[in-house]
Amino acid sequence: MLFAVRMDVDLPLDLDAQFRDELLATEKAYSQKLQRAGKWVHLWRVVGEYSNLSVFDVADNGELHELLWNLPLFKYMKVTVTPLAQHPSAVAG
Ligand SMILES: O=C(O)CC1=CCC(=O)O1
Repeated sequence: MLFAVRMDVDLPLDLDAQFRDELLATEKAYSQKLQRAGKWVHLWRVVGEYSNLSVFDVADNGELHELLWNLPLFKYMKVTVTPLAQHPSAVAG
């Protein structure tokens, strides 16, 4: 099942710099592991915003919830999930 997921990041300005750097490095490693596993199939920056637009390919709602819940940045993000279905006019996919 495919899901479009928008993540809007909102890190507190007074977050300890070392903690922030470690958090971002952990988030990067987590996302790259899921990308290599074929679960996180697109990761795009939204131009001009500290947000990304992603596509996940997972078995079901429960798997997506688990992956998102475990994002190191989860408590600092607003996450919006949109389930995707095949479009009848799509030539690929
Ligand atoms: O910077 C972001 O959009 C948040 C994020 C998701 C995966 C990652 O490495 O950073």
